[in-house]
Amino acid sequence: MSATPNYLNLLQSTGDFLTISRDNEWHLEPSQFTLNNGTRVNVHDTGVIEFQPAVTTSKDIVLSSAVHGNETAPIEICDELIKQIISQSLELNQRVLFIYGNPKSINIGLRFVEENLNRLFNGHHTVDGVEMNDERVRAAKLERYVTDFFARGEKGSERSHYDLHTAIRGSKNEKFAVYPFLHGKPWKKSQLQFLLSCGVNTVLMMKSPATTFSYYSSFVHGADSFTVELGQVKPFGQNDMTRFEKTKQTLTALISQKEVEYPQFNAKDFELFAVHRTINRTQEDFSFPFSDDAENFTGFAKGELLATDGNTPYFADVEGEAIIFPNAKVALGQRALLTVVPMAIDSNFV
Ligand SMILES: O=C(O)CCC(=O)N[C@@H](CCC(=O)O)C(=O)O
Ligand SMILES: [Zn+2]
Repeated sequence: MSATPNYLNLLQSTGDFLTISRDNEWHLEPSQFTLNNGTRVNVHDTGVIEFQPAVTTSKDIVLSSAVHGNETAPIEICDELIKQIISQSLELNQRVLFIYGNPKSINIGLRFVEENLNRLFNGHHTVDGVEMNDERVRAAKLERYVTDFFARGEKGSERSHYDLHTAIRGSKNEKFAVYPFLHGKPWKKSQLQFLLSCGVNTVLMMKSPATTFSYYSSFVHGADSFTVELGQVKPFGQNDMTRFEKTKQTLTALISQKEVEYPQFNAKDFELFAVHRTINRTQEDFSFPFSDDAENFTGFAKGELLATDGNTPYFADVEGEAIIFPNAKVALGQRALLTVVPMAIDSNFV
């Protein structure tokens, strides 16, 4: 039998899994223990901790943050939840897997170390002829932890994954979610109601597969998955946590209640957008005609310049085409800009 890992006393007494993960950037010895209230705690790796309450559960919930290390507000939310669960001030009624995606990138205060983790899921971590690095190894492991977590759930459990981020730029719609491409399956109003309760009334509907964590759990595990953008990137200590209160309360209810009642769906409560197109950076000289403080959801008139990739200019081809996640510094071949157009709630909702 292996010796008790030396972090276990600290974890049990403080619940500070964030510090333990940051102190063990790429690997942490697994361990298990049971809280007095019967909840089983399973540390799978650095940044990966599972809670299994003693009661029968109906939901398997993955809450990830720090897929980008400088997006601190979601990390602080998860840190608070984990501490409350371990101190037993919050009692669970559902299974939860918390993931801090990239502890080393938290420590260096950057989006990633070598490579953007959120471009490596759905198998893209392992590609013939491409050398592995720490982030590729991590993406492969995270897929395995999520797979095992869902596989061990009660038969028929509802699966969900909320991958919590903050955006580099300010946004006209401060909080928004990305609904991964569902390959023709209907979007769920109940999920929109959950998001609204989190303070997120704006949702972007993707129209193609992606290499993101949320697309992976949606596509491979049939989970209700979203990338959720909760505000703008800020360093630790500079987040106004009152802006995340609704999100924290809604997540608390989700994991601690047997069933959560949301208000009745009303299309007027939402702003929905369809992704119009993705513009990739293929050339070194890639630029935008707008400044670094142009906000997400800024609309452009038809014919206006949106981006220039080498010798290729991209012009808005519909009135009001709006920019999301513009980033001229992404690696070659990666998404430098998404554009969206408003979308009505149509019959593809259940
Ligand atoms: O603000 C930005 O430019 C990026 C914020 C962020 O990390 N967004 C995610 C979205 C993932 C998705 O499309 O579902 C990302 O770019 O990875
Ligand atoms: Zn992010």
